[in-house]
Amino acid sequence: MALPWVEKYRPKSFADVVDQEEAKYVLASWICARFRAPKDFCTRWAKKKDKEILDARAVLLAGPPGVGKTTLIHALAREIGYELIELNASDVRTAERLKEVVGRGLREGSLFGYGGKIVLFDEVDGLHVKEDAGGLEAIIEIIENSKVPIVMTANNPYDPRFRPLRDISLVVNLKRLSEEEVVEVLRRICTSEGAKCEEEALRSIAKSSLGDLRAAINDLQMYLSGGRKTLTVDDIKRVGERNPQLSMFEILDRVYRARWFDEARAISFNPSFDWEQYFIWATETIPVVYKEIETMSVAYDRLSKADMFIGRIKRTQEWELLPYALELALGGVSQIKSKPRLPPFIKYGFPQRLLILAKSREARKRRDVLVEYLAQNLHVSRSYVKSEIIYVLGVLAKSDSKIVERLSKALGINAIDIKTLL
Ligand SMILES: Nc1ncnc2c1ncn2[C@@H]1O[C@H](COP(=O)(O)OP(=O)(O)OP(=O)(O)O)[C@@H](O)[C@H]1O
Repeated sequence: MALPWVEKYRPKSFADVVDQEEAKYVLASWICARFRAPKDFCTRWAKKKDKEILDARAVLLAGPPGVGKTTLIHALAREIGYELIELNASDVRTAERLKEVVGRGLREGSLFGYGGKIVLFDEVDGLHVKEDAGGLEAIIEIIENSKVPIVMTANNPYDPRFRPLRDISLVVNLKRLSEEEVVEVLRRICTSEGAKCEEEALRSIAKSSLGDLRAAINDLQMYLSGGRKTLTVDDIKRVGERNPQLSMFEILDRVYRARWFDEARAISFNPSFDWEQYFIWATETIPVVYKEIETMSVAYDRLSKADMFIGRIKRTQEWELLPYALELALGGVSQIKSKPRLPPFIKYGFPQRLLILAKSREARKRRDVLVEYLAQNLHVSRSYVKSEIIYVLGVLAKSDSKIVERLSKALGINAIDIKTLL
């Protein structure tokens, strides 16, 4: 399998990490003030003198997904020649295990002549404070006693549960990448892959990535998969049209993985977002993603409330209510208190409802013709035909086959089909 481009083009040095200059200055100033680091690096990057930065015991990089938090730490370790001890909070479920792993990492000598060690707790907000017995306290204890740099990353460290961690660390916010920067990185990748990519096409990918460079690079790789060497705006449109289920998979994935309410809600601004389709897909994918009955029930409750808004909108045409419905259906389904940690890959199936509807499309068309014919000739509404007449005709047709024949002649639909419709 080809190397994912997010790995292939992961920045190796501090300078290669784009659009995060402020964070780089803060991080470098902290490292250079408190630990041993190469002079060249410090001269170039350690530009901050604030006491708060120089005195910090640990650094917590906060920001949305795919903006370079983890990459920045990897680049830092490489720049200063330190060995990186990387721990994912969810891998380390208990205080004992956490201390053991960090302790072992710090005790063992480095084989490759590193200048020191740096500990990275990736995604600390993935810690379930209740379940991960003592995990948070253990991290704080490690920070308090550590002689090596400790850095953490989090999408959302502003949950009150993480207050103690924020208090003891310097929180450095990384921003969403600008559209310009995303386009620039995509352009460079196109050149290096020998592909001709239209500026407009890259801009369109950048726009829908919402500042998440990882998502943008993944999209570009998908568009250029199979060795394709050109990318035009039309290609992007065509892929969207030909594979609506593909973009719906992406939409669902973004909704379920969104860390913040706003992030989930923003998906409705995406040009490919079709809320009617989304409702169908969400209905069938909630139990695929949320296995626990409680979480599942909260998600369904919110989706059903959104559906009540939709029902009202359809009845009264009060379209100004749509944003409320979408907030419930996107933010509400995505942000659930007991939300579990999601696996890296979720297999969202194609909704059965759509498959059944597609299979029965012809039969439904014939049924509509029949209903329309009866409604017009009997001077009644279509819903009356559906709820009453069809049933009565069905019973009559069983005892008198002429009824079916006459309907068949009048409608030009063969008699067997009429029988199955009644
Ligand atoms: N600022 C950046 N400069 C250059 N490349 C970046 C930047 N941000 C992200 N990338 C690209 O996106 C990929 C993912 O970035 P990274 O893992 O650092 O994101 P993250 O912010 O840690 O996200 P998450 O919170 O989901 O872990 C990188 O491998 C890199 O290719």
